[in-house]
Amino acid sequence: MLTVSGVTCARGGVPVLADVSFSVEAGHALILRGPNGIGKTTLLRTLAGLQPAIEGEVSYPEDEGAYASHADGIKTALTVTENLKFWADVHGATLPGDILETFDLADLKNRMGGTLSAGQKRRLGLARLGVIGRKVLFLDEPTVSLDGFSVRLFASWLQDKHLASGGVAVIATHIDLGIAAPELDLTPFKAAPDAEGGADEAFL
Ligand SMILES: Nc1ncnc2c1ncn2[C@@H]1O[C@H](COP(=O)(O)OP(=O)(O)OP(=O)(O)O)[C@@H](O)[C@H]1O
Repeated sequence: MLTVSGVTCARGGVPVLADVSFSVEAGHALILRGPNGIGKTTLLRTLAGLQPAIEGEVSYPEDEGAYASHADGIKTALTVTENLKFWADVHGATLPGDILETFDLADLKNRMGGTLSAGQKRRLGLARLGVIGRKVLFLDEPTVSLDGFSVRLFASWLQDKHLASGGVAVIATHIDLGIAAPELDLTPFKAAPDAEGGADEAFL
């Protein structure tokens, strides 16, 4: 479902990873590994179409990609339920009946997004993925701020709902999510020794 062929991606005009190739079949995940700064975020953004690849090709079904970044993208002045309905409306999706329970948000459903703790915001941000119904997920450190219980909750959703229904996920993470997935170490794809380059805007 996802094919990545010879992709080179850059940050600040400087190539960070070169000639990355892999494919992920429907129902499977791939874990991206590598030290800080190797280019995991840059690669995920490139695969998601948020920035162009310098070289190479990325293919997956049109309009099926979704990127979840370090930022949660929550509307602070909307309640938890209103946030979920907002995302459902934007994507023309129906709110899954069990979405609050799936991400342990039922007790928080009437709380304003801006009053949630960091981990609660993250659970709400991840619940967006359960609402929008996109098949190919690019996830950048999805479990940051989550406690052990919430990590397992998210991993269960990923395995039992998203992957089990034929979805795909490419996940940059430094922790063990407890899901069965091959790992790709990006270290050998490093484009060049750390070079002096230009800067561009910070990623959120
Ligand atoms: N605003 C910027 N302008 C130019 N280069 C940047 C900018 N932000 C990051 N970089 C550089 O781009 C390279 C790739 O960064 P990237 O965030 O993709 O790595 P990462 O593997 O996701 O790191 P981490 O594990 O720390 O999140 C790094 O060398 C980093 O220093």
